[in-house]
Amino acid sequence: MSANQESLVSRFPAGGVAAVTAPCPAPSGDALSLEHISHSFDTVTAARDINLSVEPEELLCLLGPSGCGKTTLLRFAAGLERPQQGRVRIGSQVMSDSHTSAWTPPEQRHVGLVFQDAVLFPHLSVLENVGFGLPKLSPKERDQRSRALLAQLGLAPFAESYPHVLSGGQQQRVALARALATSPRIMLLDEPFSGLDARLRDRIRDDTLHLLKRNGTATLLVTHDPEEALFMADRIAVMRDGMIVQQGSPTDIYCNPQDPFVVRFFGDVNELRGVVVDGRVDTPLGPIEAKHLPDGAPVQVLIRPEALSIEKLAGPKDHTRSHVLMSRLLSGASFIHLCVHQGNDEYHMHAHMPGVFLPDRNDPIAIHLDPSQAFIFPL
Ligand SMILES: Nc1ncnc2c1ncn2[C@@H]1O[C@H](COP(=O)(O)OP(=O)(O)OP(=O)(O)O)[C@@H](O)[C@H]1O
Repeated sequence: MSANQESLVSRFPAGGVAAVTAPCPAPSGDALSLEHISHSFDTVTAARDINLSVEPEELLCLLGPSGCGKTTLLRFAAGLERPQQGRVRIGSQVMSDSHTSAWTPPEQRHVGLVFQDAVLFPHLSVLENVGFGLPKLSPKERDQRSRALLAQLGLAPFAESYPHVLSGGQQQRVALARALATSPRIMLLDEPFSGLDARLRDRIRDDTLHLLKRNGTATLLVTHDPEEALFMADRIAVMRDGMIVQQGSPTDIYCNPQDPFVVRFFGDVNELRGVVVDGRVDTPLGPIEAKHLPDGAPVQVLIRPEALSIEKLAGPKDHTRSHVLMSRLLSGASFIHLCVHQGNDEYHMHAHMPGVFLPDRNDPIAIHLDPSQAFIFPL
């Protein structure tokens, strides 16, 4: 957590939850929009003319490597930082505008914030932590709302417990319930699952997704984990070096990547080079169509391991043809290292096969390519 986040937490001691300060008008249009946002820290450009919006009830994942500027954008939305250029709106209301110097402080933005580390009041019970941001409700209403949220997250038995007896995952769920209790106009989640071990993380992601969807809460989730983005998002915006490289539905981003960076960011790829001839590129796996590129263009060919389907050929082990180097079982798939031959050249490639498929070293193979998982970009 940064110093500024900590200072917000101390201003909102409920651990980053902005308390309800006034009734809020229903948002119109987008729940959140960042318009032409640019910002530099000394020599680092964290945002370059960013345009991004979150629709009502939408869960948008901002996905990118460490240092690309994700948290900075979330901080602009929360009001923890003021962008040097551009405008931030929540619903129809302008929160900050570099042209007019308009500025709404964080505590009046009516956002829910959850960071990597849940910061709960140690001296308040779980129920009191969740109800902390609801001073305007009667004690009975506050109790009902808090208990209903705790029940949705499977935390009802812990309502009277104190935070120190909860596990990290349970504390994170209390932080989520507390942020949601105020019915924020938008939830801003900054890597909220990254401090949890893998199994717990999967469960809490699942709980969180259902909770946000049941409550119809517009959400901006920052993550560096592509699996998490695919699991959680209605829409993904992929970010690199302060820019949005591509945004679209998870299927669109995964199946129609517009940039080699996007392909590589989603995992292991086999990389080849070639030249377009008659609208095709010749590869060791056969020709691949490249009608969108001019003849003679040098290209890179990126092929996902799951695009390769392996067939074991009959006959003795043979390392002079395409063959298996090694195979390993992963959870839910088999990972096969291949030596692929083309003329006198050899290529080391990876294939994923569903289930248990573990051919032996030097087994001769045929390789079938699914061209929809092969992407060609100009060099
Ligand atoms: N207050 C600051 N002062 C100086 N540089 C900053 C400040 N805040 C962020 N930066 C720099 O701006 C860039 C973007 O940072 P940001 O935290 O937004 O990235 P990120 O994508 O969220 O990374 P991570 O996933 O590691 O948190 C980084 O190079 C970072 O070092």
